[in-house]
Amino acid sequence: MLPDWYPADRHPAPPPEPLFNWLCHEGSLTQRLTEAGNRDFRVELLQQAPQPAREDEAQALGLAAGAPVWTREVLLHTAGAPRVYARSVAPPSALGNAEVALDNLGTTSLGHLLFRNPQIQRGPIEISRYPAAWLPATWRAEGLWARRSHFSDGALQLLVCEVFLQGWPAAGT
Ligand SMILES: C=C(O[C@@H]1C=C(C(=O)O)C=C[C@H]1O)C(=O)O
Repeated sequence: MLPDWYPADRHPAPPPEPLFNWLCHEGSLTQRLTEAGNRDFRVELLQQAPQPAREDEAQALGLAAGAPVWTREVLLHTAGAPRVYARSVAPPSALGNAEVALDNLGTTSLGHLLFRNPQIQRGPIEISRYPAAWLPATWRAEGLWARRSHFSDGALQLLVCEVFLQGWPAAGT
């Protein structure tokens, strides 16, 4: 099942607040998660390795389905638990000058790299429900909401997808 990725402001039935506000947040999610937590934000690296692009990723990046892409999957923890699963992909030929920095990120947030470089621009945010089967087994749930956007500085072409795990955002965040 391929989710229909919708422009955030035109989803047929937008999710409730505060989730919709988080999905459309144009700043750094790392920064917002840090502020919403108990000074306990951290990145848990699940894997970072070349993988075949999923069909929706290949379509968004203009690649053939299954083309190899640089892939990074993390859990973003704050307020005592994992709150966001994120999967970022890029064509190996489109890592640009960020290649070394990306390969050496480890548990440093990708956001620090993307938001400190004014050359890197973010495209429109799209939102969708996220297929449970695409999530790591521990975090699988039906109907979770996700957002994705494209970061580019011309050479870099990076698709970042963030899935809000059950129970987040908490009310009042
Ligand atoms: C793009 C950002 O970076 C976050 C950090 C990520 C990582 O370290 O892999 C992935 C997705 C983002 O939620 C951000 O902070 O907004």
